[in-house]
Formats: sequence, C-alpha cells, structure tokens
Amino acid sequence: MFLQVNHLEKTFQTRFSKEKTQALRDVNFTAEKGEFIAIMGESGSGKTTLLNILATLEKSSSGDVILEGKKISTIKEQQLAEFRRDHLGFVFQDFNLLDTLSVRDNIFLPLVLGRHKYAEMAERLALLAPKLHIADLLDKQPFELSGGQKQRVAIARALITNPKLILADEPTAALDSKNSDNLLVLFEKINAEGQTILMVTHSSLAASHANRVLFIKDGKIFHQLYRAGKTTSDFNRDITTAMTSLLGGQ
Ligand SMILES: Nc1ncnc2c1ncn2[C@@H]1O[C@H](COP(=O)(O)OP(=O)(O)OP(=O)(O)O)[C@@H](O)[C@H]1O
Repeated sequence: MFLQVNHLEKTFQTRFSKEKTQALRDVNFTAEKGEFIAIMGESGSGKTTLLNILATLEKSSSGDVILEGKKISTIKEQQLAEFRRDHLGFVFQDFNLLDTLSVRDNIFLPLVLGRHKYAEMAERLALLAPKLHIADLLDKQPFELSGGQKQRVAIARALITNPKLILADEPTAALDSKNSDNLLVLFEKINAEGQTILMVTHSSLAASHANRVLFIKDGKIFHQLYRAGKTTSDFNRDITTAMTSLLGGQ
C-alpha cells in the first residue's frame, strides 16, 4: 500500500489555556499510488491539520502515517526537511513564491537545496515548462505574474523533484473560476501521468476533478465517494448531494 493512515489523532492544547481541541479523531484511510484524492469538509473540520501531519509539518498525538512502508513519525527531527524535500511536493493557496528570485530560480529552489547539478535541473525544467505553459515566464519575477501563472509556477516547483506525493491545500482558493478550472484540469493531467495527489478543498467543483473524495467532519472521516468514470459535472452533483445530506448543508 502506498499510503496508510491508521488511527490518527490530534489534540491541540494552547500553552496559556487548559482548553483542548481535538482536531482529528481516529482517522483511517489508505491510498494507492496514482490516486487523486480530495479531502472535503467545513471550516474547522480538521482538513489542514490532517494535511500538515501528512506533510510532516505537524506531529500527531497518536496513530501512524506510513508512506511506502516508512512510518513518518519515526523520522528524526534533523531529517524531516530532507524527507519533505525529497519525497513531497507542496502547492499552497497563496503560491509561496519568493519575489526576489526569478521564476526559474523559484522553481529550482528545492533542487538547489538538494545540491543537484545545474544541467539536471535545466533538463527537468525543459520538460515541465511547456506542459505547464510557463516557458515564456521563466525570466520574470513572481510579482509580474497573474494568479493563475503564479500557481502554475508553484506546481512546477512542487513537481521538479519528482515527488512521491503532491499535497495541495486549497490550491484554487486565490484563483478566479477560469484559472481554477485550468489548474484542476492540469492536476488531472499530471495525475493521469501517474502523480499521486492529495488535495484539501472547500469546493465541490474542485473535488469533482479528483478520483475519490473523503469527507471529514469534527475530525473524523465519515464518508467517501469514488468518481468511477463520471464526468466532473456528474461527480460534482453527487458530491453536492452527499454534502447536503451528510453535512447538513454547506
Ligand atoms: N495550532 C493550533 N492550536 C490550537 N488549535 C488548533 C491549531 N490548529 C488548528 N486548531 C483547531 O483544530 C481544529 C481543526 O482545524 P483545521 O485548521 O485543521 O481545520 P480546517 O478544516 O482546515 O479548517 P479551514 O477550512 O477553516 O481551514 C479547529 O477547531 C482549529 O481551531
């Protein structure tokens, strides 16, 4: 199994108050290599907490995450940055590009940190840039780009290391509907080429581009839907119906 999440729990306790928040309660699911999974739920349901634990940015209170046989909770603190850089790709809602670097250098950043050779980096980028329609943008600075262009650059940066898993947190939240749609179609294309993707979203339209949707409520996964060959609009309707009846409307 590619990814196993077993009995995952997360309780937050702030330093100054005794109040505890249980953000995740006994979360269990597995994922196959090559899946495109959306995680949906209302605000505060635990989506980002789950993604952050999978990303090794946050520690669980108990339970395990096992990625290709490796229990990620056992990775030593000093090796976590390296693990993230070598195995995971991140796409965030606000792109997280550095304005002081060119687009090309932003994309190269994870490889530079990994001490890869320039020729190897250039070769990978030459393959990626036309696919993501950013070949003409490489010498620009991020502040010169539109939101959709920035997000495509962020995807190039996430893909350049050939990660096992792409983790995306609300990747369409800062985009208009046309750019959101372009981005989701791009995700579908990348996924069709074999990339495993896990995406957190509020949007049923965004989730309808995935192969499977996990619904989370009060820190628990309580339902899932498979796309099973449906069109995005048919799947979107199924997701909306499920949310209305299961979440009590959203
Ligand atoms: N660092 C933290 N300290 C304390 N409580 C936290 C912390 N992070 C999250 N929480 C709490 O855990 C719960 C789940 O939060 P989380 O951010 O995972 O939800 P979410 O589904 O991603 O919400 P949203 O869609 O609004 O981003 C919430 O009740 C939140 O207040």
